[in-house]
Order: sequence, then structure tokens, then C-alpha cells
Amino acid sequence: MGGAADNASSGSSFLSDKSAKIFIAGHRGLVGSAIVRKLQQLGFTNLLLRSHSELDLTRQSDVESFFANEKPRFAILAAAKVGGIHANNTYPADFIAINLQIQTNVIDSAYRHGVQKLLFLGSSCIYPKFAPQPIPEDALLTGPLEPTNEWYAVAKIAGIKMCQAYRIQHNWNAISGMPTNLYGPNDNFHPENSHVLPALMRRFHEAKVNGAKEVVVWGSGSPLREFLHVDDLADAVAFLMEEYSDLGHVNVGSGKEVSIKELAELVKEVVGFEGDLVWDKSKPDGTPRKLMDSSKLAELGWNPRISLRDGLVDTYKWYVQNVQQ
Ligand SMILES: NC(=O)C1=CN([C@@H]2O[C@H](COP(=O)(O)OP(=O)(O)OC[C@H]3O[C@@H](n4cnc5c(N)ncnc54)[C@H](OP(=O)(O)O)[C@@H]3O)[C@@H](O)[C@H]2O)C=CC1
Ligand SMILES: C[C@H]1O[C@H](OP(=O)(O)OP(=O)(O)OC[C@H]2O[C@@H](n3cnc4c(=O)[nH]c(N)nc43)[C@H](O)[C@@H]2O)[C@@H](O)[C@@H](O)C1=O
Repeated sequence: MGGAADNASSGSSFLSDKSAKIFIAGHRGLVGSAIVRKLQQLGFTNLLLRSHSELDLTRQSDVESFFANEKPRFAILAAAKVGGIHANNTYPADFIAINLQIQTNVIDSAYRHGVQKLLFLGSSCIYPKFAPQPIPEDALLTGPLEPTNEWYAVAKIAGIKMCQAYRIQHNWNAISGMPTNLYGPNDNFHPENSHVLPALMRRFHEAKVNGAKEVVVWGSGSPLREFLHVDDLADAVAFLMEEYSDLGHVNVGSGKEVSIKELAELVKEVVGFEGDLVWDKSKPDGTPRKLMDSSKLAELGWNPRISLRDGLVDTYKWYVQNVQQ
């Protein structure tokens, strides 16, 4: 089968045809739902969406049939097995196998069935545990990974390499964006398996409602993390679909880092919990520092807009209206 074509650099503009059929894989998740909101705001009218129960992306023949029948012009891959430090550390087989399956099926079928351009999403955990800070794109594969998420990272690195290989061999327009830690509406607020920001928002909220005196926070509080609101990420995705068609992956960060202790104090304040923090040092800290160098994206012309405080206020409002019992 021939595949899409042949024309990695000169495909027509993403933004110029608002009736183009665009497959957003994972449209009910944190990232996929933000991309849907963004594309709808931009006026796109032909979004192709399938829930996990309608199309299991780990099933190769189902994915192949789906692309053969639907023939989307663009594909954005925001479906993945995702979780925080505890989930990554507890289910290594799921994190490597499911992610390799989903991304291999989607990338290969998209190529075979004429998708003009595909965007793959990785994560800042692809970089070595002790990468130089801020982390430039070329730090990839220069040192050992952080053990709590190496299985997920290996799958994501394979996704980047698959996009590059299809571009090199087939001249196919597949690009990769590497977001930093994200948060916002439709996040996963599971008490153990989620990322730190939604986990703390839920824990502080429940403590406030129940009149608890203390909230437990994992680790030492010293690790540094960079957070980006998912609406900024969705804006960057639309930007990259329009402006970027090249081999190298692109970091997408806010450029601002906070310690987990500072984050916990900020979430506590936004939620309005007035008790104390207790640190559970039996839980892993993970990577000590993870700030990406997003200057490549800035030089292309994109910058984030939403501050952490504003994003937290917005996310807590959404949480109270949509999640809490
Ligand atoms: N959240 C973050 O902080 C970061 C996320 N990213 C990346 O962004 C992307 C999206 O993450 P995020 O939105 O947070 O994750 P979510 O868990 O919120 O969403 C993932 C989506 O993928 C779908 N999905 C999972 N497995 C399958 C499957 N077998 N078949 C079909 N659909 C499936 C899920 O559906 P269902 O829920 O029904 O299973 C869900 O809609 C991922 O690639 C992730 O690596 C990168 C950096 C940071
Ligand atoms: C996006 C990224 O997400 C994961 O990496 P991570 O950045 O380490 O993610 P995290 O949000 O789970 O933790 C950040 C820090 O916060 C501390 N922490 C405190 N209290 C809670 C807490 O209650 N829950 C969680 N999850 N962490 C907590 C926690 O101990 C750690 O020091 C990767 O596995 C990988 O999947 C990936 O790509």
C-alpha cells in the first residue's frame, strides 16, 4: 500500500480548510478534550472522534479498518495509557505495552491510509533523569532514564523515532510534540494513580469539606516541576499542525518551575484548606528537576499565556462544578 504521500514539507495548510476531517485520538481525556475545544473554537466542523469503547486502539485490525473507512486528512494522537509516578511505577507492563500498541497502530495505519499530517504527543519524561536544565531537545538518548517512568518513556521515545523513520523512509509528514506536566479540565483526579496537581487538588478539597486538620503529600517536597495549562498545550498543537513540518521533536513547556512544596502551598491556598501539610517520605520523589527548554517553539513563534495561579483557579472551578461529589 502506498501511504500518504510523498510530500512531507509542502502539504496544504492545516488552518485553511475548516471542513478537513481530523481524527483526535483520546478526545475524552485531558489533552484530547482540550484539542477538541481549541479546534471547535477555530471553526473546524469535521472532527472524527471515537471513544475507547467504540474503538480500542490497541487492536491493530480495528484501527486499520477505521482508517481505511474514514480516511481522515489529519490525525492527532492524544490517546495513551497515562498516569502519575505511582501508576507508572506500579504497572510497568501496561505502560510500555499499551502505549507501544496504540502508537504503532495509529501511526502506521494513518500513514497507510493517506493521512496528510500526524502529530504524536510524547512527554518530558523521555529525557535522562540527570539531563541538563532547562532540557533541550537534543538531550534525548544521552543518559539513563528516571526508573519510576522508564517503561512509559521507552514507549514514547519509540513513538518519536517511528515518526522520524516514516518521514525519512516515506517522506511522510509526522511530527512530535513533547509537553511538560499538564493540568486542567478533564484531568484524572484518582487519589493514587493521577499526577500530583489533580491529586493534591482533590485531597485538599476533601480535607476542607470534611474539616480535616492535615493533608498528606508524597515525597520530600523538593523535586522541581514545570506545569502547563492544557488549553495552552492545545493552542500549541494547533500552531504546530500549521507551522511545523520537520524531523526533530519539539518541547512544549511554560518555562516556569516550582518545587512540589511550593505547588502544594499554592493548591492549598486556591482550594482554601487551612490545615497542615504532612510529608510521606516513603513515596518516591522521581526526577529531581524537569524543566524543558522550549526556545525552539518560541523561535517558531509560540508562547504560553496562562499563569499557574490563573490555571489553578480555573481548574478548581471546573473540579467543583464537574467532579466533586
Ligand atoms: N497529563 C499530562 O501531564 C501529560 C500528558 N502527556 C501526553 O498527552 C497525551 C494525552 O494524555 P492525557 O490527556 O493526560 O491522558 P488521559 O488519560 O486524560 O486521556 C487519554 C485518553 O486516551 C484514551 N485511551 C487510552 N487507551 C485507549 C485505547 N486502548 N483505545 C482508545 N483510547 C484509549 C482514553 O480513553 P479512556 O479514558 O476511555 O480509556 C483517554 O480518552 C498522552 O500521550 C500523554 O503522554 C504528555 C505530558 C504530560
Ligand atoms: C507527566 C509525567 O508524570 C510522571 O512523572 P512526575 O513528574 O514525577 O509526576 P507526578 O505528577 O506523579 O509527581 C510529581 C511529584 O509530585 C510528588 N507528589 C506529591 N504528592 C503527590 C500525589 O499525591 N500524587 C502524585 N502523583 N505525586 C505526588 C511526587 O512524589 C513527585 O515528586 C511520570 O510518571 C510520567 O508519566 C510523566 O510524563
